[in-house]
Amino acid sequence: MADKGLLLVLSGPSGVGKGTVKSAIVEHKVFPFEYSVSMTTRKPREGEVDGKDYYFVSREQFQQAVQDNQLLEYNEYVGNLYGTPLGPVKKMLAQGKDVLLEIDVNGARKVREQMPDGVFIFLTPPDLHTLRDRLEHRGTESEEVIRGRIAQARKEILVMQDYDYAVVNDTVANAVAHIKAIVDAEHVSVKRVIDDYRRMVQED
Ligand SMILES: Nc1ncnc2c1ncn2[C@@H]1O[C@H](COP(=O)(O)OP(=O)(O)OP(=O)(O)O)[C@@H](O)[C@H]1O
Ligand SMILES: Nc1nc2c(ncn2[C@@H]2O[C@H](COP(=O)(O)O)[C@@H](O)[C@H]2O)c(=O)[nH]1
Repeated sequence: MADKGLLLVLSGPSGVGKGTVKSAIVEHKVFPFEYSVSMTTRKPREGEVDGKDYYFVSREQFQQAVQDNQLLEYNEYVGNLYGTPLGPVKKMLAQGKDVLLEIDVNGARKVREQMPDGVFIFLTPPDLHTLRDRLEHRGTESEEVIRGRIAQARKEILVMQDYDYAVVNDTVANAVAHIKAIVDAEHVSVKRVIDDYRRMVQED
């Protein structure tokens, strides 16, 4: 019914499994969405592809994008800058496509201020030990960076109250199923379709 896509914001601490859950949704074609590729000053990890996982840029390029108002939001996270390019998000939503942002909690708060109609989902770990295990197992960060990310996670979990939904990533299958249920429900939520019905009544 509604001609604008849903803005889905998937957030939660580093290592909780946002990327894994997103990939599972894509792989199993759980529901269609466009992924918003972020810009970052972080160096690529092994296997990460520029333009697919991130736009990997220098600090100067990032700051230029900020000055040119090209970012919907941005944030410094444990020593690196991350931001959401605004143009593609606006375009895809206007085309009626659902758009998924996978961003940190500070970024999500800034998006909420500008796009309150978004659907804000907090992915949470079963507990902090599991989170640490997942970060260590991933093996992509030094012990020092992992400590920084866990310290950040302790604060981030407390902002869950600002979200629309909390999903526990105990198993990927459970998390995916809950996110699908949320997206299906949001597609038929009255707040989303009410404008169509208002137009219908006015035109009649
Ligand atoms: N439900 C799960 N059970 C067990 N391991 C998981 C689960 N979800 C994710 N993992 C593992 O946890 C690690 C972190 O996952 P992932 O990289 O997807 O987290 P992330 O939230 O995207 O992290 P970041 O925010 O740092 O990018 C990976 O090694 C992944 O395989
Ligand atoms: N505020 C934003 N946060 C973002 C964005 N893209 C990713 N992220 C978050 O950063 C951390 C670290 O990511 P990593 O890839 O280095 O592990 C994680 O929480 C991401 O969700 C963004 O555009 N804006």
